[in-house]
Amino acid sequence: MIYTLTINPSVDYIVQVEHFQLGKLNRTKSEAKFPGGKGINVSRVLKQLDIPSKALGFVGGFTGTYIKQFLENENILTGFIRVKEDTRINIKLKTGQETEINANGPRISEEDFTALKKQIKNLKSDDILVLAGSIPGSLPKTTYLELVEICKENGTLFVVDAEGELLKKVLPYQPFLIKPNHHELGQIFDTNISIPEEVVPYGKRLIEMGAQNVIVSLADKGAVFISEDFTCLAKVPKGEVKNSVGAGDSMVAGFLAAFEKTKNKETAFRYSVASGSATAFSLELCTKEKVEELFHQVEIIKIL
Ligand SMILES: Nc1ncnc2c1ncn2[C@@H]1O[C@H](COP(=O)(O)OP(=O)(O)O)[C@@H](O)[C@H]1O
Ligand SMILES: O=P(O)(O)OC[C@H]1O[C@](O)(COP(=O)(O)O)[C@@H](O)[C@@H]1O
Repeated sequence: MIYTLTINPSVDYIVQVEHFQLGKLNRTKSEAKFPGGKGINVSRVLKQLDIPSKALGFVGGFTGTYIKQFLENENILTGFIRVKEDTRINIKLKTGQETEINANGPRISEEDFTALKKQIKNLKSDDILVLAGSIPGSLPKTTYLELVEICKENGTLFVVDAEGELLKKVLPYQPFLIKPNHHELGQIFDTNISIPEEVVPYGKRLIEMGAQNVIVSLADKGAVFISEDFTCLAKVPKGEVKNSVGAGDSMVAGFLAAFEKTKNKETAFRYSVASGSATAFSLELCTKEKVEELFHQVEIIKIL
């Protein structure tokens, strides 16, 4: 079974404003809300791709109840731990360009974290855990490290999609997959990365540091896959971007879904890119139909 862990879920509030003016009263052209947070998006896309998963994490208040009910209505298993404060609301402002404001999130007590560690201890060697997204300020930067140590003891494969220190610290524990975007990769190595070719040497360093498979996404500029076996670049399909929130999470879900079915990394990478673009070209997260329509439009260039 695939378990997704969203330590800091969100309700994503997506507002479209035409002619936005900072410091003035603006009225929305459209608005929508969805359950969000990286692991939750991974579970929702896996469901679209016919792969069951169970969503874990902390939820609180009316926003937490909304997320739990939304997932259960989509027939996604959940094992959330309830916390006292409200789950955060993240604002996604569409004004011709996309501006995001991601909130800090509720306080997680030591007792809550102990309950989570107990859940992770129960995972088996044929399970996969996806640790995705930020952690609230009340938890230390070693939070993911503590959890992957448990995975290592149990022989549970794990995937990490997180920024900076959270990601760096887990590399020695050999994550099965990591998926930074090019900005996050640049932050890790204190450099600027803007084209796929520049990704390759840094991606290889992540493999040396312990990752088994690395996908680096560069939005419309493509994506790069690096593993010990081979490295390749993907050109993404062309289309109209409607809402790219969750595109990165869709890549993680797409890779896991296709790898589970085919055990072929190149196919899984191609499916991953198709899933990311299918979400970017949709108002909501991708559907299987859209992913399979785009799959053949993803061009893969092997470079090693
Ligand atoms: N403008 C776009 N055109 C086509 N595909 C896109 C576009 N923006 C995002 N995608 C797809 O979504 C994936 C993830 O996007 P990216 O913005 O790099 O990730 P993240 O959401 O993690 O920051 C890309 O690899 C690509 O497949
Ligand atoms: O945990 P973080 O890093 O604040 O990110 C949370 C946000 O990321 C998302 O999961 C979207 O992620 P991606 O666009 O990177 O796929 C949103 O649903 C959510 O608001």
